[in-house]
Amino acid sequence: MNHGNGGCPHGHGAETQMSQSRDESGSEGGVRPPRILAWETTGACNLKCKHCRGSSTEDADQDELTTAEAKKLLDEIRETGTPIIILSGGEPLMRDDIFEIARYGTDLGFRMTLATNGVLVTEEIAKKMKDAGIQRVSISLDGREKTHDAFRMIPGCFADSMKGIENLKKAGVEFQINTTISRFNVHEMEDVHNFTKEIGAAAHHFFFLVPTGRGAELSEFEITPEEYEVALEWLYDLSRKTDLQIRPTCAPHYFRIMRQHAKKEGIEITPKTHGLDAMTKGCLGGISFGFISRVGEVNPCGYLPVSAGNVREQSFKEIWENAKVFNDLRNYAEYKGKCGACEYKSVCGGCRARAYTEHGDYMEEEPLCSYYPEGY
Ligand code: HEM
Ligand SMILES: C[C@H]1O[C@@H](n2cnc3c(N)ncnc32)[C@H](O)[C@@H]1O
Ligand code: MET
Ligand code: SF4
Repeated sequence: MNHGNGGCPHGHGAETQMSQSRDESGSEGGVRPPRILAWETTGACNLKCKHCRGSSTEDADQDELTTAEAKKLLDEIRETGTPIIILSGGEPLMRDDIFEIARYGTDLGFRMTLATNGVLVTEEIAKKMKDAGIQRVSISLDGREKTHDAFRMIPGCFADSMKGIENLKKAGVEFQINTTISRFNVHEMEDVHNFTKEIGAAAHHFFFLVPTGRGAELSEFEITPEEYEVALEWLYDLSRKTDLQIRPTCAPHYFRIMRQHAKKEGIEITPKTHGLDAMTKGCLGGISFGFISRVGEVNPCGYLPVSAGNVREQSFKEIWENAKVFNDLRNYAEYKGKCGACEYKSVCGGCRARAYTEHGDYMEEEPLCSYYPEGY
């Protein structure tokens, strides 16, 4: 069970950081410091995943942030606080300055993490991660071997990622598994979770397919609102019985489902009963999460291509505090449609990226929710 300790079962910094009076559930309006920032360090990647939100390809963009710009970005982020920094991509290990940047962030006091597909994690790379102070690495596994390889389009990549995990373990680097759920693999979730436990991951984060980048061409793989509900119920049950810290990403309605269950069972949601889930809410984009693209554009998340500004033109702090899109997203009172009328809007909020893809307006209702608000 991962509940009852008011924080991470492993006692690590990321989660402890979260429990420091940063209750995001039910809060509204106003600027808060960012808590997690993902930076797309490059668009280059060694895989060709069908769903890739970055449409990553072999080659990097010419215009990606340089080492000096990356360090300046971290300095500016430091002016806002000490969020967890996720070095993402593309494939961050394709950048040859990635450990220099990670070390710079570590020295500034950030909890530096790195998101990789795992294929390039040799013994030497794992050791470099450790030396750069990287505190957790996420490895993506999207199903059993056959499913994973077919989804990621490179035969043998599952086996290579497994070698990568072995190397992380040898070097003593903590890791979590990230799994993207779609119709392609939804039937394998239980297996993937059991497997994640067996290999000793610190957490299992479930991403739900968002139709952005190459993912936009995968509409036939998107699960329906009804299937979504079933998957989230399953995830809720899992969260009540597994030892592993789990987290749904891009599935904000999970937090509605959690509250519906609690109401039915007559229990109150507190950190004691529901751990971290009691402290957070569905969509955190622009509220406590932000995304910086490979060319320095700041977005609410990696799936919502609305620019809040570019760090080449304005400081990160200025953008975080003043951008229209961020201040809009912080104002739940202005959410539209079903989401606007929903009694759960401050704990769910709907996926603003799916709303944008569907309606061209990020304040509109989330299309993949089957719930009808009371009196709607
Ligand atoms: C423990 C606290 C954590 C929480 C609450 C959390 C939550 C989130 C949230 C809200 C998002 C954004 C999804 C969106 O764009 O709407 C996200 C994305 C992501 N998280 Fe986490 N996360 C945590 C830790 C981590 C760690 C430790 C890693 C990696 C080692 C990680 C890897 C990622 C990645 C790779 C993304 C996607 C960024 C991208 O678009 O590439 N997360 N997470
Ligand atoms: C960082 C995590 O984001 C996942 N990821 C990449 N593209 C998408 C998308 N369109 N929708 C949801 N998740 C995605 C990766 O598979 C990785 O696990
Ligand atoms: N390439 C890495 C992964 O697959 C991180 C970014 S995915 C858009 O996990
Ligand atoms: S999802 Fe990650 S591993 Fe797959 S192509 Fe995109 S950047 Fe590469």
